[in-house]
Amino acid sequence: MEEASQHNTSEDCWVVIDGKVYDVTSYLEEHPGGDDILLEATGKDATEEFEDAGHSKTARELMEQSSSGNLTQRSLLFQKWK
Ligand code: HEM
Repeated sequence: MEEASQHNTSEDCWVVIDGKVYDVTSYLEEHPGGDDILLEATGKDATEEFEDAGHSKTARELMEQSSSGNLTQRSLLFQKWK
């Protein structure tokens, strides 16, 4: 969490959801909920905010697809570490 909290800028942004770290840097501009909310969600466990936003199955699938490593999906590039 401490390491993830260092990545809190629009050039380098990680969020932690449900114990997993997502590099959302290249997704900031694409995120329908806006880049600000993702930047504010760095440095803490963002699971509650993620759930409160009522994300769709599609949003969750995008996240899960990222778990196999680096991949581009609708301009979405994530890295995830368990
Ligand atoms: C990191 C993975 C994330 C992905 C892939 C993602 C993806 C999406 C997608 C696809 C939508 C459009 C609606 C939907 O399909 O559910 C959305 C909306 C939204 N997201 Fe995220 N999101 C992520 C993280 C977050 C986080 C951490 C927050 C809050 C801190 C957040 C807040 C919101 C909000 C508030 C909306 C609603 C926007 C609106 O309806 O005006 N998201 N997100």
